[in-house]
Amino acid sequence: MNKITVLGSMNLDTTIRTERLPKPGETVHSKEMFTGGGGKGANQAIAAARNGGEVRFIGAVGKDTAGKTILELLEQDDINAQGIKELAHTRTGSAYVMVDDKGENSIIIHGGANLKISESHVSEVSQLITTSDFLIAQFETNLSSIEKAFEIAKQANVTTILNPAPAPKEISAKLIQLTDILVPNETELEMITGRKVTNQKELDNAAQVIHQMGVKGLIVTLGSKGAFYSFASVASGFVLAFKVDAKDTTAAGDTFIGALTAKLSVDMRNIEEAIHYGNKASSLTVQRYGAQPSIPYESECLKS
Ligand SMILES: Nc1ncnc2c1ncn2[C@@H]1O[C@H](COP(=O)(O)OP(=O)(O)OP(=O)(O)O)[C@@H](O)[C@H]1O
Repeated sequence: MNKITVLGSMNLDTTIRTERLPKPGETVHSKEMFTGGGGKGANQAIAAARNGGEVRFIGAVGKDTAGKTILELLEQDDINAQGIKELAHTRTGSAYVMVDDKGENSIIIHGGANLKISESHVSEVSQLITTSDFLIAQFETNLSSIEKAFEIAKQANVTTILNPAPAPKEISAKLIQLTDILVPNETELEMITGRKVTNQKELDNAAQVIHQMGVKGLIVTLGSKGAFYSFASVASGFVLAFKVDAKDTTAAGDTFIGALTAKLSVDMRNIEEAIHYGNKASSLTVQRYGAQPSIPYESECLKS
Protein backbone atom coordinates (compact mmCIF):
# COMPACT_ATOMS: atom_id res chain seq x y z
CA MET A 1 0.00 0.00 0.00
CA ASN A 2 1.54 3.33 -1.06
CA LYS A 3 2.05 5.85 1.73
CA ILE A 4 1.08 9.24 0.34
CA THR A 5 1.28 12.69 1.95
CA VAL A 6 -0.79 15.44 0.37
CA LEU A 7 0.00 19.07 1.15
CA GLY A 8 -2.83 21.24 -0.08
CA SER A 9 -6.15 22.97 0.13
CA MET A 10 -9.44 21.90 1.71
CA ASN A 11 -12.66 23.71 0.85
CA LEU A 12 -16.32 23.37 1.61
CA ASP A 13 -17.89 23.59 -1.88
CA THR A 14 -21.33 24.93 -2.64
CA THR A 15 -22.38 23.56 -6.04
CA ILE A 16 -25.24 25.26 -7.89
CA ARG A 17 -26.68 23.64 -11.03
CA THR A 18 -28.20 25.97 -13.62
CA GLU A 19 -29.45 25.50 -17.17
CA ARG A 20 -26.75 27.91 -18.33
CA LEU A 21 -24.14 30.07 -16.60
CA PRO A 22 -25.22 33.69 -15.92
CA LYS A 23 -23.63 36.49 -17.94
CA PRO A 24 -22.28 39.52 -15.97
CA GLY A 25 -25.26 41.39 -14.53
CA GLU A 26 -27.69 38.54 -15.25
CA THR A 27 -29.72 36.54 -12.70
CA VAL A 28 -30.51 32.87 -13.32
CA HIS A 29 -32.36 30.31 -11.20
CA SER A 30 -30.74 27.14 -9.92
CA LYS A 31 -32.07 23.63 -10.59
CA GLU A 32 -30.31 22.08 -7.61
CA MET A 33 -27.90 23.15 -4.88
CA PHE A 34 -25.72 21.14 -2.51
CA THR A 35 -22.60 21.38 -0.37
CA GLY A 36 -19.74 18.90 -0.30
CA GLY A 37 -16.02 18.63 0.34
CA GLY A 38 -13.61 20.10 -2.21
CA GLY A 39 -10.25 21.82 -2.64
CA LYS A 40 -7.62 20.29 -4.89
CA GLY A 41 -5.56 18.95 -2.00
CA ALA A 42 -8.45 17.25 -0.21
CA ASN A 43 -9.85 15.90 -3.50
CA GLN A 44 -6.52 14.32 -4.41
CA ALA A 45 -6.12 12.88 -0.91
CA ILE A 46 -9.60 11.35 -1.02
CA ALA A 47 -9.03 9.94 -4.51
CA ALA A 48 -5.81 8.31 -3.28
CA ALA A 49 -7.46 6.96 -0.11
CA ARG A 50 -10.51 5.56 -1.95
CA ASN A 51 -8.19 3.76 -4.33
CA GLY A 52 -5.90 1.96 -1.94
CA GLY A 53 -3.45 4.60 -0.67
CA GLU A 54 -2.54 5.18 2.99
CA VAL A 55 -2.94 8.94 3.06
CA ARG A 56 -1.74 11.72 5.37
CA PHE A 57 -2.78 15.35 4.96
CA ILE A 58 -0.94 18.61 5.69
CA GLY A 59 -3.19 21.67 5.64
CA ALA A 60 -5.30 24.12 7.62
CA VAL A 61 -8.96 24.89 8.34
CA GLY A 62 -10.63 27.62 10.41
CA LYS A 63 -12.20 26.93 13.80
CA ASP A 64 -15.70 26.98 12.29
CA THR A 65 -18.49 24.66 11.22
CA ALA A 66 -17.10 24.27 7.69
CA GLY A 67 -13.74 23.21 9.14
CA LYS A 68 -15.41 20.58 11.35
CA THR A 69 -17.36 19.23 8.37
CA ILE A 70 -14.18 18.92 6.30
CA LEU A 71 -12.33 17.08 9.07
CA GLU A 72 -15.25 14.65 9.39
CA LEU A 73 -15.18 14.03 5.64
CA LEU A 74 -11.45 13.23 5.70
CA GLU A 75 -12.00 10.92 8.68
CA GLN A 76 -14.69 9.02 6.75
CA ASP A 77 -12.01 8.17 4.17
CA ASP A 78 -9.47 7.18 6.86
CA ILE A 79 -7.12 10.06 6.07
CA ASN A 80 -4.52 10.82 8.75
CA ALA A 81 -5.24 14.41 9.91
CA GLN A 82 -2.28 14.87 12.30
CA GLY A 83 -0.80 17.44 9.89
CA ILE A 84 -3.93 19.63 9.85
CA LYS A 85 -4.09 22.80 12.00
CA GLU A 86 -7.30 24.48 13.12
CA LEU A 87 -6.60 28.23 12.98
CA ALA A 88 -8.45 30.82 15.08
CA HIS A 89 -9.85 33.99 13.44
CA THR A 90 -9.60 32.44 9.97
CA ARG A 91 -12.34 31.14 7.68
CA THR A 92 -12.14 27.65 6.30
CA GLY A 93 -11.53 27.65 2.54
CA SER A 94 -14.67 27.63 0.41
CA ALA A 95 -15.63 27.40 -3.24
CA TYR A 96 -18.79 28.38 -5.10
CA VAL A 97 -19.20 26.21 -8.19
CA MET A 98 -21.79 26.87 -10.91
CA VAL A 99 -22.35 24.01 -13.38
CA ASP A 100 -24.57 24.28 -16.46
CA ASP A 101 -26.38 21.57 -18.43
CA LYS A 102 -23.45 21.20 -20.83
CA GLY A 103 -21.07 20.46 -17.95
CA GLU A 104 -19.32 23.87 -18.20
CA ASN A 105 -18.43 25.39 -14.84
CA SER A 106 -17.47 28.73 -13.27
CA ILE A 107 -15.85 28.75 -9.84
CA ILE A 108 -15.08 31.36 -7.17
CA ILE A 109 -12.67 30.30 -4.42
CA HIS A 110 -12.04 31.88 -1.01
CA GLY A 111 -8.64 30.49 0.05
CA GLY A 112 -8.99 31.36 3.78
CA ALA A 113 -7.02 29.01 6.04
CA ASN A 114 -5.45 27.28 3.03
CA LEU A 115 -3.33 30.38 2.45
CA LYS A 116 -1.98 30.36 6.02
CA ILE A 117 0.03 27.15 5.91
CA SER A 118 3.54 28.21 6.92
CA GLU A 119 6.99 26.67 6.49
CA SER A 120 7.18 26.09 10.26
CA HIS A 121 3.85 24.23 10.17
CA VAL A 122 5.30 21.94 7.47
CA SER A 123 8.54 21.44 9.45
CA GLU A 124 6.60 20.52 12.60
CA VAL A 125 4.92 17.61 10.78
CA SER A 126 7.89 16.66 8.59
CA GLN A 127 7.80 13.08 9.89
CA LEU A 128 4.57 12.50 7.92
CA ILE A 129 6.49 13.31 4.74
CA THR A 130 9.72 11.47 5.52
CA THR A 131 7.84 8.22 6.19
CA SER A 132 5.88 8.41 2.90
CA ASP A 133 6.53 6.99 -0.56
CA PHE A 134 5.04 10.01 -2.36
CA LEU A 135 4.38 13.68 -1.60
CA ILE A 136 1.77 15.52 -3.71
CA ALA A 137 1.16 19.29 -3.82
CA GLN A 138 -0.78 21.79 -5.94
CA PHE A 139 -0.86 25.60 -6.13
CA GLU A 140 -3.74 26.41 -3.76
CA THR A 141 -1.39 26.90 -0.79
CA ASN A 142 1.65 29.17 -0.30
CA LEU A 143 4.63 28.50 -2.53
CA SER A 144 7.04 28.70 0.45
CA SER A 145 5.22 25.86 2.25
CA ILE A 146 5.35 23.67 -0.87
CA GLU A 147 9.06 24.33 -1.36
CA LYS A 148 9.71 23.45 2.29
CA ALA A 149 7.75 20.19 2.01
CA PHE A 150 9.50 19.23 -1.24
CA GLU A 151 12.92 19.94 0.34
CA ILE A 152 12.08 17.67 3.26
CA ALA A 153 10.83 14.99 0.84
CA LYS A 154 13.91 15.06 -1.38
CA GLN A 155 16.25 14.77 1.61
CA ALA A 156 14.37 11.62 2.61
CA ASN A 157 14.24 10.18 -0.93
CA VAL A 158 10.46 10.57 -1.15
CA THR A 159 9.08 10.98 -4.71
CA THR A 160 7.57 14.44 -5.23
CA ILE A 161 4.56 15.02 -7.49
CA LEU A 162 3.58 18.58 -8.41
CA ASN A 163 0.18 19.38 -9.91
CA PRO A 164 0.75 23.00 -11.06
CA ALA A 165 -2.91 23.98 -10.74
CA PRO A 166 -4.42 26.54 -10.87
CA ALA A 167 -2.12 27.51 -13.78
CA PRO A 168 0.81 29.53 -12.47
CA LYS A 169 2.24 32.61 -14.24
CA GLU A 170 5.64 31.08 -13.62
CA ILE A 171 7.07 28.29 -11.54
CA SER A 172 10.08 28.84 -9.24
CA ALA A 173 13.37 27.28 -10.35
CA LYS A 174 13.80 25.98 -6.80
CA LEU A 175 10.50 24.08 -6.86
CA ILE A 176 11.15 22.67 -10.33
CA GLN A 177 14.47 21.26 -9.16
CA LEU A 178 12.72 19.53 -6.26
CA THR A 179 9.99 17.99 -8.48
CA ASP A 180 10.20 14.38 -9.67
CA ILE A 181 6.89 14.21 -11.57
CA LEU A 182 4.98 17.18 -12.96
CA VAL A 183 1.28 16.60 -13.70
CA PRO A 184 -0.21 19.61 -15.56
CA ASN A 185 -3.19 19.82 -17.92
CA GLU A 186 -2.57 21.32 -21.38
CA THR A 187 -3.16 24.95 -20.27
CA GLU A 188 -0.82 24.61 -17.30
CA LEU A 189 1.86 23.03 -19.50
CA GLU A 190 1.58 25.93 -21.96
CA MET A 191 1.97 28.46 -19.12
CA ILE A 192 5.06 26.69 -17.75
CA THR A 193 6.83 26.12 -21.09
CA GLY A 194 5.61 29.28 -22.83
CA ARG A 195 4.73 27.12 -25.88
CA LYS A 196 1.47 26.12 -27.55
CA VAL A 197 0.62 22.44 -27.01
CA THR A 198 -1.96 21.35 -29.57
CA ASN A 199 -0.53 18.19 -31.15
CA GLN A 200 1.85 15.32 -30.48
CA LYS A 201 4.92 17.08 -31.87
CA GLU A 202 4.29 20.09 -29.63
CA LEU A 203 3.73 17.78 -26.63
CA ASP A 204 7.05 16.04 -27.35
CA ASN A 205 8.80 19.42 -27.59
CA ALA A 206 7.20 20.67 -24.38
CA ALA A 207 8.30 17.44 -22.65
CA GLN A 208 11.89 18.10 -23.73
CA VAL A 209 11.67 21.60 -22.22
CA ILE A 210 10.38 20.15 -18.94
CA HIS A 211 13.15 17.51 -18.88
CA GLN A 212 15.76 20.20 -19.60
CA MET A 213 14.41 22.13 -16.59
CA GLY A 214 15.42 19.06 -14.56
CA VAL A 215 12.09 17.25 -14.10
CA LYS A 216 12.38 13.61 -15.12
CA GLY A 217 8.67 12.71 -15.18
CA LEU A 218 5.88 14.51 -17.03
CA ILE A 219 2.24 13.40 -17.20
CA VAL A 220 -0.12 15.73 -19.09
CA THR A 221 -3.89 15.27 -18.66
CA LEU A 222 -5.74 15.85 -21.92
CA GLY A 223 -9.42 15.80 -20.86
CA SER A 224 -11.51 13.47 -23.02
CA LYS A 225 -8.35 12.48 -24.94
CA GLY A 226 -6.75 10.87 -21.88
CA ALA A 227 -3.14 11.52 -20.89
CA PHE A 228 0.38 11.83 -22.35
CA TYR A 229 3.47 10.85 -20.41
CA SER A 230 7.19 11.31 -20.90
CA PHE A 231 9.85 9.94 -18.58
CA ALA A 232 13.26 11.28 -19.59
CA SER A 233 15.19 8.71 -21.62
CA VAL A 234 12.88 5.86 -20.53
CA ALA A 235 9.45 5.98 -22.11
CA SER A 236 6.75 8.20 -23.52
CA GLY A 237 3.29 7.72 -25.00
CA PHE A 238 -0.45 8.29 -24.84
CA VAL A 239 -2.97 6.45 -22.69
CA LEU A 240 -6.47 6.90 -24.11
CA ALA A 241 -9.41 8.12 -21.99
CA PHE A 242 -12.54 6.02 -21.47
CA LYS A 243 -15.45 7.05 -23.70
CA VAL A 244 -18.16 8.34 -21.38
CA ASP A 245 -20.90 10.96 -21.26
CA ALA A 246 -19.33 13.74 -19.14
CA LYS A 247 -21.77 15.70 -16.95
CA ASP A 248 -19.45 17.69 -14.64
CA THR A 249 -15.65 17.65 -14.94
CA THR A 250 -15.05 19.13 -11.45
CA ALA A 251 -12.28 17.12 -9.74
CA ALA A 252 -11.44 15.12 -12.89
CA GLY A 253 -7.78 16.11 -12.70
CA ASP A 254 -7.70 15.61 -8.91
CA THR A 255 -9.18 12.12 -9.16
CA PHE A 256 -6.66 11.25 -11.87
CA ILE A 257 -3.66 12.29 -9.74
CA GLY A 258 -4.85 10.69 -6.50
CA ALA A 259 -5.86 7.39 -8.09
CA LEU A 260 -2.69 7.25 -10.22
CA THR A 261 -0.47 7.82 -7.17
CA ALA A 262 -2.26 5.14 -5.19
CA LYS A 263 -1.36 2.63 -7.92
CA LEU A 264 2.10 3.85 -9.05
CA SER A 265 5.03 1.67 -8.01
CA VAL A 266 7.89 3.60 -6.44
CA ASP A 267 10.23 2.59 -9.29
CA MET A 268 7.55 3.82 -11.75
CA ARG A 269 7.78 0.64 -13.81
CA ASN A 270 3.98 0.41 -14.07
CA ILE A 271 3.47 3.99 -15.25
CA GLU A 272 1.17 3.13 -18.18
CA GLU A 273 -0.96 0.87 -16.02
CA ALA A 274 -1.19 3.53 -13.29
CA ILE A 275 -2.23 6.19 -15.86
CA HIS A 276 -4.83 3.80 -17.28
CA TYR A 277 -6.20 3.40 -13.75
CA GLY A 278 -6.23 7.21 -13.27
CA ASN A 279 -8.16 7.55 -16.55
CA LYS A 280 -10.69 4.98 -15.38
CA ALA A 281 -11.22 6.65 -12.00
CA SER A 282 -11.61 10.14 -13.50
CA SER A 283 -13.98 8.85 -16.20
CA LEU A 284 -16.33 7.90 -13.35
CA THR A 285 -15.88 11.30 -11.66
CA VAL A 286 -16.92 13.24 -14.81
CA GLN A 287 -20.21 11.32 -14.95
CA ARG A 288 -21.28 12.63 -11.52
CA TYR A 289 -21.86 16.09 -10.01
CA GLY A 290 -19.68 17.73 -7.35
CA ALA A 291 -16.08 17.24 -6.24
CA GLN A 292 -15.59 14.71 -3.44
CA PRO A 293 -19.00 13.06 -3.74
CA SER A 294 -18.11 12.16 -7.33
CA ILE A 295 -14.73 10.51 -6.61
CA PRO A 296 -15.01 6.72 -7.07
CA TYR A 297 -13.81 3.87 -4.86
CA GLU A 298 -11.42 1.13 -5.99
CA SER A 299 -14.26 -1.41 -6.21
CA GLU A 300 -16.01 0.77 -8.83
CA CYS A 301 -12.80 1.35 -10.81
CA LEU A 302 -11.99 -2.36 -10.97
CA LYS A 303 -15.38 -3.14 -12.56
CA SER A 304 -14.92 -3.18 -16.33
N1 LIG B 1 -14.92 14.02 -21.06
C1 LIG B 1 -14.14 13.09 -20.50
N2 LIG B 1 -14.30 11.77 -20.80
C2 LIG B 1 -13.52 10.81 -20.24
N3 LIG B 1 -12.51 11.09 -19.38
C3 LIG B 1 -12.29 12.37 -19.05
C4 LIG B 1 -13.08 13.45 -19.59
N4 LIG B 1 -12.62 14.62 -19.07
C5 LIG B 1 -11.61 14.28 -18.26
N5 LIG B 1 -11.39 12.96 -18.24
C6 LIG B 1 -10.37 12.22 -17.48
O1 LIG B 1 -9.91 13.05 -16.44
C7 LIG B 1 -8.49 13.33 -16.58
C8 LIG B 1 -8.23 14.73 -16.17
O2 LIG B 1 -9.00 15.60 -16.96
P1 LIG B 1 -8.50 17.05 -17.41
O3 LIG B 1 -7.33 16.94 -18.32
O4 LIG B 1 -9.71 17.76 -17.94
O5 LIG B 1 -7.98 17.63 -16.03
P2 LIG B 1 -8.15 19.07 -15.43
O6 LIG B 1 -8.10 20.09 -16.53
O7 LIG B 1 -7.17 19.19 -14.33
O8 LIG B 1 -9.63 18.92 -14.88
P3 LIG B 1 -10.37 19.71 -13.75
O9 LIG B 1 -9.66 21.03 -13.56
O10 LIG B 1 -11.77 19.84 -14.30
O11 LIG B 1 -10.32 18.82 -12.56
C9 LIG B 1 -8.19 13.04 -18.05
O12 LIG B 1 -6.82 12.69 -18.21
C10 LIG B 1 -9.15 11.91 -18.35
O13 LIG B 1 -8.62 10.67 -17.93
